[in-house]
Amino acid sequence: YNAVNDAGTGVGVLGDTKTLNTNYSGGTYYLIDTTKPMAGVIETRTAKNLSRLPGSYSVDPDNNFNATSQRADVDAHYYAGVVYDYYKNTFNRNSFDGNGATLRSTVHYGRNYNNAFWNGSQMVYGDGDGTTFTSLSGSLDVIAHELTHAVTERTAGLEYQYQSGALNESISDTFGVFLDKEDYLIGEDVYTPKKSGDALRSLSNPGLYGQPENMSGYVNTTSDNGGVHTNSGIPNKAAYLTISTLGTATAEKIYYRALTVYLSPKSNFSNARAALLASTADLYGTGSTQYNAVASAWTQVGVY
Ligand SMILES: Cc1cc(C(=O)NCC(F)(F)F)no1
Ligand SMILES: [Ca+2]
Ligand SMILES: [Ca+2]
Ligand SMILES: [Zn+2]
Repeated sequence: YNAVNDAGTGVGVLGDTKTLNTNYSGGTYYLIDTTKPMAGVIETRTAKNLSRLPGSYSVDPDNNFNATSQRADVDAHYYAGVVYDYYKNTFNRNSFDGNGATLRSTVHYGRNYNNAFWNGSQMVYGDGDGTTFTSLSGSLDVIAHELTHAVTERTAGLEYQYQSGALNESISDTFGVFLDKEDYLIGEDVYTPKKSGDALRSLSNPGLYGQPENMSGYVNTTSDNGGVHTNSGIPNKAAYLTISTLGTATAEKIYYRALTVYLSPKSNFSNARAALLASTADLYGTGSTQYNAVASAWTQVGVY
């Protein structure tokens, strides 16, 4: 890429205008952002509604990415930059690997695809079918959720099944709330575009969307990798109680230290309680109000 970054503009999924870091080359502007320190490149591509990854670069002739077909591309690119900045500025983590790995996103994946995922190498977003979801890159908490799967993979490595998998899911939702500070909801900006006031999940009231909020409600199942998107309601409720009591600035330090120092691939919910308490003790001392708040949160969800 050329060293010079070009300030482009774009219209996002919700019709909002934003500035973009783009790269000009050979008469075309690319959604390639080279402004991040230590060469953390952010690049956004389109699968053109097929399922081949990574697809081709999202491009525009005049650096104004304002076509309806470009809205998902615009938000994937912009929000990836927001999440990159969050991890760098808050924890001095340079990309998901801590070493400036390229953040690659592909939008327009498949047809009417109602999901988003991290495939081990990159983020992938569907357009939704227009009823269950609109383009999933239109929601900062969804992008933070997906990118946090990459961070978890490179740190705690929580196995994606049963309790460690539900914990993996909960860490992603929790960082979704750390990024999207407006609410304790996940996906509200892209879920059921024809219906207002709902979301994919709620951390404050997991039961709203069929999730347990206490260990007494743990669902034993083999589907969905042992119910990882269901049982995440239990650690999600503990996260809500912790964040609402201590605030985001304190809670995010506790969670990031637990993720990077204490959690490991087979950690279960009880191990998570211990990891978060150890992290809190390191940061604020055992017996601190912060320590007691974390202990209380996990007791309230029935995890000891
Ligand atoms: C059931 C179920 C829920 C999810 C989910 O959370 N996807 C990530 C999101 F960001 F698209 F929401 N996947 O399967
Ligand atoms: Ca949200
Ligand atoms: Ca909705
Ligand atoms: Zn997930």
